Amino acid sequence: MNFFDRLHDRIVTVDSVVSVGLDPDPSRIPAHLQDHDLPRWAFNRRIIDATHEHAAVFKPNAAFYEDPDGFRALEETIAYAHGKDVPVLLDAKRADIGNTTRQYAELVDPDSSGPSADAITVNPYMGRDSLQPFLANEEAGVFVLCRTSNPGGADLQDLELESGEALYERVAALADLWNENDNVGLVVGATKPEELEELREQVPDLPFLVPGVGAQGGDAEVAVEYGLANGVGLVNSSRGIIFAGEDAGADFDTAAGRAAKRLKKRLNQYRDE
Ligand SMILES: O=C(O)c1cc(=O)[nH]c(=O)n1[C@@H]1O[C@H](COP(=O)(O)O)[C@@H](O)[C@H]1O
Repeated sequence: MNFFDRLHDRIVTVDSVVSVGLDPDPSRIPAHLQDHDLPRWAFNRRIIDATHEHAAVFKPNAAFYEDPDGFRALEETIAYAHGKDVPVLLDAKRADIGNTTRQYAELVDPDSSGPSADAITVNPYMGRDSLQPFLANEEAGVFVLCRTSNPGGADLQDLELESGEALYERVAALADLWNENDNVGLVVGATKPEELEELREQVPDLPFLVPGVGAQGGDAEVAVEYGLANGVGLVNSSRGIIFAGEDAGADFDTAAGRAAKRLKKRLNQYRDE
């Protein structure tokens, strides 16, 4: 089953478009978990237990797992999320020349020997061939970075092309063309409300992953209003959920569960409008 059909079903089941970002910064993991064999996994497990009823997806960011223990923590995390029936969107922002990107594409190949996510974020900078193995995988979702939430996103993404369109608009147009298998979405930051509105009009059928609410102060209302295509899309918060209980010691997960529920309710107000 296609990723966006699975995501649609998950959104309906939990009545939520919340993406819970699993970015377990080792320096912020509670002290009582630090002597665990794999502290990041112990942390994620508690977060998953506390938030899964509110999660449309879990979104681990690869940056927090790229070392031997991290890789094991990621494998455990993905398997555990799947055990709770929650799809996993691996935020890896990958792409490279064909020979290399074929290896990256194993990250969303269920037959690979390593961890396998349901969807992935990719970087369009190297063009179509760098994304081909992801695009050809009919089952996995491919979220193309389009207009990112960070201030420096303007450096390249806002550049005006000879045609008069901005580079990020060209990326959106290309992503729409690349969507032959109905598996492509865009990443558009919640800190970019005007671009969100304009992109929704430009590519009405592409679901967006909208990061940047919570710690980055993005706009939750526009994230929902323009992030969803036919009801399908994701609004991500990472630190705002997983570290909500940073001062609560052993009870950190209760606060995380509450934060996920609060975000779900807030987003649902706008979904219902
Ligand atoms: O691709 C992403 O998810 C992403 C794109 C973007 O434009 N901005 C952005 O913040 N992200 C990711 O979304 C998460 C945001 O984390 P918080 O700011 O803690 O909610 C991080 O994992 C970022 O890497």
